[in-house]
Amino acid sequence: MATHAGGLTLGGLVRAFGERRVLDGLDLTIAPGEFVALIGRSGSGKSTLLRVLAGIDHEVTSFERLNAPGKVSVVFQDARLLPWKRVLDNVILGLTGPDARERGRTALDEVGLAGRERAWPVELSGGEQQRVALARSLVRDPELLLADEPFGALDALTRLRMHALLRRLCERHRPAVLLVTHDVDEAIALADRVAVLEDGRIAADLPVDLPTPRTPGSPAYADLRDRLLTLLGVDTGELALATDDRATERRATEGEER
Ligand SMILES: Nc1ncnc2c1ncn2[C@@H]1O[C@H](COP(=O)(O)OP(=O)(O)OP(=O)(O)O)[C@@H](O)[C@H]1O
Repeated sequence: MATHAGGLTLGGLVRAFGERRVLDGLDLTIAPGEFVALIGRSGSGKSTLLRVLAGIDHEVTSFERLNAPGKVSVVFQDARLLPWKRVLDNVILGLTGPDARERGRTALDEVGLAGRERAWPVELSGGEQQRVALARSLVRDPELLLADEPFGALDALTRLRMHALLRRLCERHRPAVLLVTHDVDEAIALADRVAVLEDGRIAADLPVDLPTPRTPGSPAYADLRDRLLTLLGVDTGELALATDDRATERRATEGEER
């Protein structure tokens, strides 16, 4: 499979809504094939950044440097499939060339949906629809994959399966990836680096130097998780107490049930 030359270099990006600079001189670099997770408090501008990079938001106030690859794919929280087109036709939407259908079939096979080419989107579960959205992105062989909370609407088990799938696909296709997520564990599970957006800039950028699969529980994992949560303004001491409270509550309930 192709390893792409195109990474992302972004310097001094400003995006204001009226007087308010949501992105305020933001710098971000993603090397070819690198997977960066972007976290930040609600309203910090994560989706705004993604929309700018995806070319959906054209009203960039200014930037100093922008070097983005030509082939960019985007995945959102909702799969955004066309309900009147079958699964395969959704995957190859807009693709031309005699091998488009074959490429679409291969992509569906890669996301575990071989045999569902002729299904209608409505016949698929939420997780399956998101697999179709991934296939639609990857069939375009993107140099940059932008993902905005792509697993946010899925149940915990499906989300874990999708993590494994996305890692596999990224290892094979090697696009540069920018994944927006609220979930610190998702960021650690998937990314090479985690960037924290605050006050319109990347306030911290931490490498994830953990062996894979990254299972919570190791001291290094816990340390990174704590650092990221602290950067997000979460009091990890309070969080531990809340977890203890829940465990105590659970033990009490289990005790009652016995
Ligand atoms: N079209 C718009 N007009 C005015 N303000 C906007 C517009 N789009 C976004 N904003 C503002 O920009 C800020 C950043 O929004 P954005 O959706 O990028 O945040 P976010 O970090 O993705 O938030 P969340 O984690 O809650 O999804 C918010 O205060 C939002 O109100």
